[in-house]
Amino acid sequence: MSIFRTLHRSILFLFAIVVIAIITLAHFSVSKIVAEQSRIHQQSLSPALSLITEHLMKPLHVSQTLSKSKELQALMEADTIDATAVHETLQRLEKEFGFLFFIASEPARRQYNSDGSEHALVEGKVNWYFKYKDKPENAVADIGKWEDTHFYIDLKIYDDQERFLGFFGTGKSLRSFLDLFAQYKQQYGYDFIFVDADKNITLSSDPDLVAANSKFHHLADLAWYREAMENGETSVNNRLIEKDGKDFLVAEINIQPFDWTMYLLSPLSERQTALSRTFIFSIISLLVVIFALFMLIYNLLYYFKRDMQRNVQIDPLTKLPNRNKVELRYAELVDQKRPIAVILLDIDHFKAVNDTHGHNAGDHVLRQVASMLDSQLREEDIIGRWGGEEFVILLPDTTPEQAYEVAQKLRLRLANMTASTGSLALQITASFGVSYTEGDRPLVEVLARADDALYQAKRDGRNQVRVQLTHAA
Ligand SMILES: Nc1nc2c(ncn2[C@@H]2O[C@H](COP(=O)(O)OP(=O)(O)OP(=O)(O)O)[C@@H](O)[C@H]2O)c(=O)[nH]1
Repeated sequence: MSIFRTLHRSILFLFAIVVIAIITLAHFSVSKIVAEQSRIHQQSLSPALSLITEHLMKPLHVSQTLSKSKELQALMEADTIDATAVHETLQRLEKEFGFLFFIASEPARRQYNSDGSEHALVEGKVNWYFKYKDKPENAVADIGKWEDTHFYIDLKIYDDQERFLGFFGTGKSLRSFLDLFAQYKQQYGYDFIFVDADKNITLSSDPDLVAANSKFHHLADLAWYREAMENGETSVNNRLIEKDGKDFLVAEINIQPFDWTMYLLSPLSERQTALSRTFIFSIISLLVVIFALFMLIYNLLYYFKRDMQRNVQIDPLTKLPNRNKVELRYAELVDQKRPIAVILLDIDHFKAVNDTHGHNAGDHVLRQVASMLDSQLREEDIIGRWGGEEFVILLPDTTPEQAYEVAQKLRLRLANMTASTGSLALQITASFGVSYTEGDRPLVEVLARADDALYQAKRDGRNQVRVQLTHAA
């Protein structure tokens, strides 16, 4: 297989690796962004859900459990309510569970609170009691007590004969919710709005929307809600809305036991920041990997090319520099303005070696000649295969006389060397032509002189050294 085909294949292979790496990374980046989007969504919902669980459902469940206790039933069933016992029980429960508790007794028409206060349940004055008393629901959530607005959970209590005994429940100051919402808003940036079944705003992180003095705000009072519901929509869940010049994503969560709905408004800018952070991180990782791969490929190609060039400049049979390499080395010496002696040598009657012993034996001999010649030269000398059974030697900083001596030495070594065909020993000789330049002549010109000298040596009977000088102009 040719070197170029190998190179071509390697480039294709590396290109395929890069493409696969980019596709894989792009896939992971997209997955990461989607995962991040889900995480942000989850993150926005989970605090809201824990808020509902901790501050609405827990009081409801605690009250529901307590409302079924024998102790409470006994207190509310009594013909005459024992106010002291009722207060003591409520106070104990408040201490134990951390909520305000109350009993609103139907027989006594009085409300007893765990803070020790009590008041009469008078129609026209205590509206909630008479409003819910006649409703079919057994559990309601309500906002009341206007001087210090509270969120209440009211549970109807009946005796064994299904006689209505009054309400038991728990209350929480709205102020404590506002503090809680403020904390959530600061931590997560979200706005909360709770509405009852009639879409009256019962709780909100916006203090201006919280009911005050029995006046509720309605969800439809809010421009963003009106706009979102304009085209006969029934829900604003997952809708993008604009409020105070900012974009928000709305989540709508139904709170079943109270028939309330919570609207969670999460600011898009925070989501965008978090998402773009993930996106930028993914893009940077992608670029780093692509850059690293690019550098890897670049270096691989660089070394491959260098290696290839080295191979291209080496004669495969003798492992000596080829013509190309010799020419390059000659040009370098000329650039350095060094005088150069050139020896061209040609093995005598080499055709006969091939013809008698075969081409392989000829190759074998060529390798031995190359190796012997190479071993006889200095480090800075350059020997190359010029073609066939012809070798060229560049001797930098060498006079023609010295070059002649070198050629003679090599000639004698060759003549005295016993070459092997692989199976047989044989004697060989070579003819030498020597030439010289001060370092300012093209190689072809110097070689032409050496070639002339070499053919003179051949003509003179072979196994000779002849010199033909090239003088600087
Ligand atoms: N085995 C082998 N033979 C080669 C190679 N390159 C050239 N030759 C042979 O070398 C021989 C050169 O023959 P000629 O140019 O006639 O010269 P010669 O027989 O050496 O005779 P003179 O040079 O006149 O002494 C040819 O037979 C070529 O085939 C090679 O790489 N391997």
